[in-house]
Amino acid sequence: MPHKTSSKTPPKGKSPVTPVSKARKLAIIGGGNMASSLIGGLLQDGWKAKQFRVADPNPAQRDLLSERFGVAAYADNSEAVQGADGVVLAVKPQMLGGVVAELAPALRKTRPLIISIAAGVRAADIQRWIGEPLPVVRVMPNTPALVAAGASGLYATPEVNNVQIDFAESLMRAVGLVVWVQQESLMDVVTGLSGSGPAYLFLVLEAMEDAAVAQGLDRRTARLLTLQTVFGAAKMALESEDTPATLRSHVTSPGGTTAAGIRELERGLRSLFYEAVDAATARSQAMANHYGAEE
Ligand SMILES: NC(=O)C1=CN([C@@H]2O[C@H](COP(=O)(O)OP(=O)(O)OC[C@H]3O[C@@H](n4cnc5c(N)ncnc54)[C@H](O)[C@@H]3O)[C@@H](O)[C@H]2O)C=CC1
Ligand SMILES: O=C(O)[C@@H]1CCC=N1
Repeated sequence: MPHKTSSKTPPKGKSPVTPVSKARKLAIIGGGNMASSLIGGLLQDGWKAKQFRVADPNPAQRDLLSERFGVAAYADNSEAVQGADGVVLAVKPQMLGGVVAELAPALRKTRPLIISIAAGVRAADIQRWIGEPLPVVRVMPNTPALVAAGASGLYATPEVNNVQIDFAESLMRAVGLVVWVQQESLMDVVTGLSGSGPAYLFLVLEAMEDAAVAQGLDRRTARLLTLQTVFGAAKMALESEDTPATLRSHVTSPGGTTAAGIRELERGLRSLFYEAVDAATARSQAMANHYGAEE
């Protein structure tokens, strides 16, 4: 399946990885949307509920996680990280500094692999908040992880060993595609492309559907045809050796309907996407400067 494909390139100097035992324990700090996607995917991939320790201050969220997945849910973050091999930081970026500083004594004691999914927060800042350069893997997932069709970009600090690389990769592969980047600065464009990308494409779906309704198609039919067309095009492009440009040429007959439609899209679509990815990447960089600023 394409979504299970990994195009892993371990960071320079790392040799092939060692298989990881499924007996590992994972703590997740912040039991919201992304945490639920990850737990759901890992349970489907063979993990057991007892391998998770999730922390969230919201009692309703803890009840939801326990009832839905049968995992242990804690109000106290430090309690959740006890005995964990990996700690996933899944709170909002603006809270991360405070949460990590509070967790620091527990983390320095147990020295787990830190896996941060927070947008726009650099690994060096996480290490500074901990007070020690513990191994950190930064991950930028996306919401299709919920349906095991996510795309995650990963970056490892030099402190991360090969077994931990495999551990982090196996976690994210349970919910979709995994790619490694060699430079942390590239995590900003990964965020602006695949992290935010589902929202761009939901907007494209809305626009295509509305345009067909405006031409007289009923909404239900317009939505179904739009969704299946976008799904089919993505599946075809994933499975084909041809580039998207070649696949597009196969649809476009000289003087035909597609050429007429494409001529309109070419008026602005490419530059809009350049600008959208540029703005989202710049926002990720700005968040990193802001949230990582020393007091
Ligand atoms: N939603 C998205 O598309 C993506 C989100 N991310 C990142 O994932 C992270 C989590 O995002 P979501 O799951 O969407 O947010 P969310 O709001 O659904 O979940 C965050 C959870 O953290 C909990 N929380 C608040 N204060 C806490 C504390 N002091 N200790 C422990 N837990 C606390 C909240 O109660 C909430 O359940 C963010 O850093 C975001 O940048 C990354 C990629 C995509
Ligand atoms: O909008 C955001 O900041 C987060 C990160 C990528 C997707 N959602």
